[in-house]
Amino acid sequence: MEVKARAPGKIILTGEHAVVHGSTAVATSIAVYTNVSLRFTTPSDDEDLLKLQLKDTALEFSWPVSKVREAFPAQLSSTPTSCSVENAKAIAALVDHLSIPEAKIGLASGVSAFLWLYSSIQGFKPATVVVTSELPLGAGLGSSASFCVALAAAFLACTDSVSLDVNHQGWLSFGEKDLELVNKWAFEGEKIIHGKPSGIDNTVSAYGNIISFKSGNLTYMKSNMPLKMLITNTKVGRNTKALVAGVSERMLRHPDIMAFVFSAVDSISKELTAILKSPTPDELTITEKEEKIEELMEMNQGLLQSMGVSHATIETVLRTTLKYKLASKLTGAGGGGCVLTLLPTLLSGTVVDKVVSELESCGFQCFIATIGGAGVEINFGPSY
Ligand SMILES: Nc1ncnc2c1ncn2[C@@H]1O[C@H](COP(=O)(O)OP(=O)(O)OP(=O)(O)O)[C@@H](O)[C@H]1O
Ligand SMILES: C[C@@](O)(CCO)CC(=O)[O-]
Ligand SMILES: [Mg+2]
Repeated sequence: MEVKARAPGKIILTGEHAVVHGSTAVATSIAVYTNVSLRFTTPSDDEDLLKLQLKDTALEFSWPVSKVREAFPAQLSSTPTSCSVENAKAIAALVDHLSIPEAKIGLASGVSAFLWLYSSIQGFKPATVVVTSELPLGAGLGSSASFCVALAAAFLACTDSVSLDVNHQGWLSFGEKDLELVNKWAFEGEKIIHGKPSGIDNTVSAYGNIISFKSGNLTYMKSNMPLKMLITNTKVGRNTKALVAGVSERMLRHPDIMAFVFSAVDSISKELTAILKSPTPDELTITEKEEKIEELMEMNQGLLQSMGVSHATIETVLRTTLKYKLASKLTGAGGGGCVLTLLPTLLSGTVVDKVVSELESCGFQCFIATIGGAGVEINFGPSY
């Protein structure tokens, strides 16, 4: 049996980092996916191996299923379970012996999340799991969350814990309850990669569309206005876990100040939610709404700077787009990674071309992603 899953990446419009500390954040999925294929193999096929192929990094790992079973006795769990310290040690023993090149060492946490999700959901069946992603890894577009959501979805799709029509041709969505289960498992994977995730990234990847998120609770939002965002990848690598930890340390040093910062971000996200939800046309035209959103993005960026998560390259993007009177903010964990620039409806194509070519001349990579759309989906083939 073979099953495929795909889960979208995301952009955070407002509220990253502050959301980890209880503020509201607004995020939307983007139609750029992580794809996972799962194929069970017969023991004689392939010496009883669990294989993981990470195509984006051209790396392949395998473990005899007997070794995985030794590491996690009595592992199968029908409810999402956190990886305990003891289990983390067992995973480290399985990951440490892999020869992951130093430059790609960040992958170790992704491999650990894979081992946790596979052994917890599927147990110890020999299988080959192939992962390919259209998202840049570690750039703020939720690659880790879409990786965990797609893995959890593919693994759960082959269990009795969810009900899916295996004869369906083409991409298939989960029902409400099953989606909740996929999201909860994905969150357990994100915890292994991010340390202390808020859950917004896996939730928007699982559910799709635009969401407002606060303290683990999701509110679906029906946006009444089109949003066009230019995404600029500074190509500076960074690690979400370290950036989130850095903000928490700053909060411990300056609790009163940071409480105000997080509260200001909460108000920004609430205002953005109100603008997106308000009917168009009402007393505000699209252009007036866009101007308000630009101002909120600028204020959010200022607060992200005060959290210590901007970067010289992000500042270069801000300065460059400001020359064209365009507002930008970092998206995701910052420290490099991607920057969003709102492209107002009436902006001419010539200006977009100019700003893109100036940004690309700095060595950055620009693209306009389709915003919103479906969350995680499953495909039972045979022709995908
Ligand atoms: N396609 C993939 N193949 C292997 N590992 C992946 C893949 N996608 C994500 N990962 C794992 O996720 C890590 C990157 O996660 P990280 O949270 O730092 O960045 P991000 O999710 O892209 O950005 P953000 O969290 O700011 O949205 C990688 O180092 C790797 O461990
Ligand atoms: C930085 C952060 O707020 C968003 C990363 O995309 C972390 C999180 O919410 O888990
Ligand atoms: Mg991440």
